[in-house]
Amino acid sequence: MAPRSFLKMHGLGNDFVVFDARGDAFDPDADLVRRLADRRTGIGCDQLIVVDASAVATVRARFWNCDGEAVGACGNGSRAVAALVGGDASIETAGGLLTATALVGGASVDMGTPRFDWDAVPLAYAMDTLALPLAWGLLANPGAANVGNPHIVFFVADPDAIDLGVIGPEIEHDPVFPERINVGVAALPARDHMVLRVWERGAGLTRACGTGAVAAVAVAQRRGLADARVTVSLPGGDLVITRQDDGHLVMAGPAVIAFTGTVDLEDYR
Ligand SMILES: N[C@H](CCC[C@H](N)C(=O)O)C(=O)O
Repeated sequence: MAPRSFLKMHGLGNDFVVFDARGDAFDPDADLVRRLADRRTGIGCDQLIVVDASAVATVRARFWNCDGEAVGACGNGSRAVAALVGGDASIETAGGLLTATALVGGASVDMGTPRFDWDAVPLAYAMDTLALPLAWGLLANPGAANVGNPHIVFFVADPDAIDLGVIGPEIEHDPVFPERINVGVAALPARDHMVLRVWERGAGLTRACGTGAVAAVAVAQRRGLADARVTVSLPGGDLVITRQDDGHLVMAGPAVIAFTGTVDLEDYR
């Protein structure tokens, strides 16, 4: 099998292996995704992305976590796709149709409107998603939202004081989340500034999570805690999330190509 070219990209250190499959179909199974994502025996990434032609948008983007699971949305990955495609683009994803604009060194992506219904997150049973009546140790009463993928967000005094590497997987796999969950812990030093750490479903602690930032701002705004435009500081850097008058949340931030390469997929069967 001929070697296949790929791009190694990242958004604030949330990193991706991107295959441009426009004109050369690529449908990796979970095992191949895991092998390519392995940081010692593969190329290594948090998520793998395949860009395809689309009948309804400029391109289609498919996302897999490094655990091999396909997911509906990846905010930083969507910016990477938008930067790759260039100009103004629409992106068909399993989590919805996105519109994006490439910027110098990154992109802005309209992530649509967040969904707060318990069965849209989804949760295993009806609960008030403004503040779930649940606790895991010192973390309690998170907000929940679906922004193309499922998130809960806890508001704490100091996100770095939370051992997210320990509590994150416990929450991710709690049966109250039938599709598992991405877990954010956030602080709001100001109404237009958030500090956020995310344990990602299927990827663990990442340097940044675009949908996590969108979900955290959406919950904060729903609680009346944040302005329409919020700078979100993640370990890898800052994203700007802006709620438009139509309720759509637009995320802007960097997305870059670290390197390109080729891989002989026969080596990964
Ligand atoms: N872990 C997420 C997908 C990647 C999200 C993140 N990398 C982003 O930038 O939004 C999930 O399982 O829904």
